[in-house]
Amino acid sequence: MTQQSLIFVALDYDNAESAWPLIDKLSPQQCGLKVGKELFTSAGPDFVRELVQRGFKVFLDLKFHDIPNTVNKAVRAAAELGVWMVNVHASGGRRMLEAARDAVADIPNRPYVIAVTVLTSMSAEDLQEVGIDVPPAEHVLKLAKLTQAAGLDGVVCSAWEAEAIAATCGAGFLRVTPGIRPVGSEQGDQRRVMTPPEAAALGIEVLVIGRPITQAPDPVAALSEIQASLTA
Ligand SMILES: O=C(O)c1cc(=O)[nH]c(=O)n1[C@@H]1O[C@H](COP(=O)(O)O)[C@@H](O)[C@H]1O
Repeated sequence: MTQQSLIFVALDYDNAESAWPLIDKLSPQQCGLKVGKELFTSAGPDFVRELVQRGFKVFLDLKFHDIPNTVNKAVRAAAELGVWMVNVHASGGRRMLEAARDAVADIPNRPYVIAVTVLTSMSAEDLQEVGIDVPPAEHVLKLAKLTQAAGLDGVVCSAWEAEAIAATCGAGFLRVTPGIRPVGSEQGDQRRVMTPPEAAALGIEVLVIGRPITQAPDPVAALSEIQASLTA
């Protein structure tokens, strides 16, 4: 993993046709690509294989959350697509996380397997409504420790929790942070947000950025601007 934060562009398009014009203008040296539930459901595994074929690091963001056996098989299928990273939900529990880890154990050049802690769209009030009466930062840390104990490679969290995770889990445990918003861009459904330079200054390994790039009038220029802001 490099010192500088890697940017993954979240390709949240409703089909492959809408995604290709941007992908065609990007290079694997510039950024990674995240394929989530919307695009994967519509475009399927062949689309992911094509991105891998073109040399992109692909983060397959399907956030598996199911019984251990099912998650094991799903993570294995994701790994066989050649993706760079795949995720599950940490709240699936220790045995489910271990099953996700075991799924890739014997795969050469295996993908990173990481776990979502608390979605960046959730505030303390949202958490309370689902029965979690502690601040997001506390619950994130608890799930990060569980994820590490289960042998996974890192977590998805908000940038606000990234320092505490590094202090507790150590260097080498990946922090992948969505909820990144350049100054002036719309927060939308995200709640625990931070700007790209602030997140990069924390040494966060992977920044996931979607709408501020994909919905910009010139997505490539928006990406370049964000990239320049990281080192400014
Ligand atoms: O796992 C994820 O990628 C993820 C976890 C999380 O807690 N929050 C979150 O926003 N994401 C994803 O990150 C992307 C963020 O996109 P934007 O909000 O448009 O920048 C979306 O594709 C989300 O599905």
